[in-house]
Amino acid sequence: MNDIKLAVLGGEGVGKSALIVRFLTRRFIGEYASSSECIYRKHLSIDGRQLNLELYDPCSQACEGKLTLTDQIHWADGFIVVYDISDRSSFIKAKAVVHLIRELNLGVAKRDADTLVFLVGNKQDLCHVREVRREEGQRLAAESQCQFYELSAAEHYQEVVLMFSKMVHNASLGGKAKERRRRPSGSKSMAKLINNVFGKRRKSV
Ligand SMILES: Nc1nc2c(ncn2[C@@H]2O[C@H](COP(=O)(O)OP(=O)(O)OP(=O)(O)O)[C@@H](O)[C@H]2O)c(=O)[nH]1
Repeated sequence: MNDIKLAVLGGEGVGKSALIVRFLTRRFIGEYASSSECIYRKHLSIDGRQLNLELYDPCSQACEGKLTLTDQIHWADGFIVVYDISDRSSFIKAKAVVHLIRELNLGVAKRDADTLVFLVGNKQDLCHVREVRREEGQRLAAESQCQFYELSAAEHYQEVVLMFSKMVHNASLGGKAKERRRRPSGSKSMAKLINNVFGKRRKSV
């Protein structure tokens, strides 16, 4: 069974919980508790493969035992970085988060890097009070090798599901999840044990 860990990151009130809840339950409920961080778990079947999905929703307020942004980035296989198109300061925060992900994941293969960070401009239904132009989001995504989405957790159920499904699919194929599959800890230590017992007696051919 494949474990996929995704972190939904971004500034305060951009709609991180709304997007996750929309994906997991189909519903948009308007108000979400934001005083504690939370990992949602869901069992999924994608292309005939069984997956355990973990979705990390940080709390923006200070809360006990909260993971640092660096810890969150090390924990996750893939990232959905969210800003609110009606709030420029949230775009600046998203830019900083994307840059930190890039800095901490410098060793990641380019193909994985391209597919495992999504930049999402949420609250598209508020475009009459827009502060961030679509092209600015597109430009940041292109510069930072992210895929770009602009959508509304409130109004676009299909788009939200498509976006999450794409990320789950990409994360299941690449990056850290692939590494975990390639080197499951059990078989690694078994291989070492077998080598210790038989290694010295083996001849190269
Ligand atoms: N108009 C509109 N409002 C939204 C949308 N998504 C979320 N909201 C509202 O934005 C507010 C914040 O949403 P949350 O999902 O709690 O945002 P968050 O990023 O998880 O917030 P924190 O955990 O406090 O950082 C709530 O009042 C939501 O109803 C959207 O697509 N459109």
